Amino acid sequence: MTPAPAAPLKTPAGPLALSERQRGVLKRFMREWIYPRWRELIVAMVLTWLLAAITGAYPMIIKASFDMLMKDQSGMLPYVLTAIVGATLMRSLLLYAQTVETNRIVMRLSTDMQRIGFAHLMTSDFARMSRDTPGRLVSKLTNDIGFVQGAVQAALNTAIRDALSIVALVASMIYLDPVMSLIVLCVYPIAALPVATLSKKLRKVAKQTQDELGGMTSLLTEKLSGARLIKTFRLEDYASERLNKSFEYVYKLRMKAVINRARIDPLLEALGGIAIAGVIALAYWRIASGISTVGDFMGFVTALLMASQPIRALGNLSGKINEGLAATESFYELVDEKPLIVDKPGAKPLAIADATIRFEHVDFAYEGSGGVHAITNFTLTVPGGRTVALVGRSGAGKSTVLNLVPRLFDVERGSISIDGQDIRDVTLASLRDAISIVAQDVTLFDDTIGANIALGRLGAPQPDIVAAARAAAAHDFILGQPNGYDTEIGDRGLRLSGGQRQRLALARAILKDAPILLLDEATSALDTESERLVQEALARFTKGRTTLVIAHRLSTVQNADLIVVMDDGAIVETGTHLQLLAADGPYARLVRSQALATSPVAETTSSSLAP
Ligand SMILES: Nc1ncnc2c1ncn2[C@@H]1O[C@H](COP(=O)(O)OP(=O)(O)OP(=O)(O)O)[C@@H](O)[C@H]1O
Repeated sequence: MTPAPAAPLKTPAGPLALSERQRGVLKRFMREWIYPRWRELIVAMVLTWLLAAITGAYPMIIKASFDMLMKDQSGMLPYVLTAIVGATLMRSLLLYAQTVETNRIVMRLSTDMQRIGFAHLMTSDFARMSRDTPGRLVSKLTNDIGFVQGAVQAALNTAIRDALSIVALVASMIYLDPVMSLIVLCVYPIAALPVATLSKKLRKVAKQTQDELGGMTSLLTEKLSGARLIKTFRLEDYASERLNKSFEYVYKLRMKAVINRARIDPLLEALGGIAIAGVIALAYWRIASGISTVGDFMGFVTALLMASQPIRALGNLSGKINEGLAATESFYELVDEKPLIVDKPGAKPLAIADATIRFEHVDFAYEGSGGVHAITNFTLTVPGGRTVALVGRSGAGKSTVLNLVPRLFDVERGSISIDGQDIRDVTLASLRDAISIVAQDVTLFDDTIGANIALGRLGAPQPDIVAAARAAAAHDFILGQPNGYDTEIGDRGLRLSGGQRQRLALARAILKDAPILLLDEATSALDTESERLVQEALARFTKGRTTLVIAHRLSTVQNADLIVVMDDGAIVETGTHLQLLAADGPYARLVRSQALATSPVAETTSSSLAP
């Protein structure tokens, strides 16, 4: 009597009309996420069955009461009333328990999916993490999992509870009047075909909606994190317009889904009306000719009316399932991607002697660059404990060289070794433990100042944190904050100045105390005092550490043991400041063009520190 989706799961022509791929996704989802929860499912199922049984008993009670009324057996009335109240009470209690238990499964499932999805992202390659915008990834872990949650919830509530209620109600209808049941059962399957067509449309819309939701979240994150740019360039209207387009598009897609889903309801409603009219006509004749009793008729109509809500819910289920399947696919795309940069079998920890880094004939091209090399035939030795400065035009490949050392990306050809050990042969953990990075754009998390420094060595005791802050010339400004080391710095450290942020990043690196330092010097000028403090702290810290620095300041290159001039991914010149000036080549031109910033204070300080 229903467009029951349980059977059509197998047939592409049925209301769910699943494609081969979707069936695969569904099977895998059931295997990985639903079946392992069998214990909870059994509890929910038993409650659901009890609920269905009591729902099915309702029409019987109604029939009994009407039959008694007609036969004037008023003595039975208290029993009938007790039965009705009792059944209602039982049904309410079961409904409560069933709702809580099914939702427990659903909430646990979506929380676990988030946990696993996020953990997977954390272990995935840097290249994968940076391929999608943070907003898109956020959307996968929130919106998409929300769709899966909605689908599982609908499936448990509707497919099981409602389908069972329907079965129980149909059983009681057949018991009460098999002929009238036959009429009803003939009417409902007519709905299967239009529901299938609407389902197909819904599936397409579901995928589009999820993609666009990802885009919208991405735009939102991007615009909200670009507050300074938006304010200073007066981009408020531009940002609003851009977002409005996305909001509107999502609205249109959602309305499309709503309209398609809403079409199913009246269809089933109309069919319900036809069925009831048929039943009344037939009942009139059958009661008049004494074949049925009024009780039979009333019980039958009660069953029919009670069945209409679960039938409609089943009709609407396909939309939810489609949305859930599209989102599950997107979740699997995320977790199926295996990281490429992993430990080799049998990888040993890196054994540091003096931390000499050697690049040998390294070639590297970014994914999606069409094979254009960012680094070509790069050969360089950074002697242990020395400082090598990379200089060159923007896009010359300096950051790429830095990215390759901690294996954020793997070289395409050639090799990088530390103290004679190829970095691909040692464990990633030991490699990354041996490296500190101080980047230009300092990443600070929404936590206290102390906790942000402690990211350098999780669990570091307070005295170590303070010592690192002192060494980074950050201690005094930290004490000047309202709660000292416990001051919350706010999301992305917006409440700190550029120089303060850099000193925190330096403190973090100092706390880590790694033998290798990769440093991307800040291009933006700090105020002279900050600049001096940062430079001094750096000079102390880099002493005796193997340092590869992207230099933007003359003072830094002057202090470096070796300067490497890069262009187009290749080394074009190497030497000390004086040697390169004398050679009058690309470096001398760079210096003359003032591409390297000079800072009077920093220069005086650094020259006094020069070897
Ligand atoms: N994630 C990426 N994906 C694709 N190409 C990239 C990526 N990052 C950098 N590139 C390209 O690689 C080349 C080298 O870039 P890199 O960032 O290493 O240069 P750089 O010398 O550090 O420049 P800058 O001083 O401006 O930071 C450039 O042509 C750049 O467009």
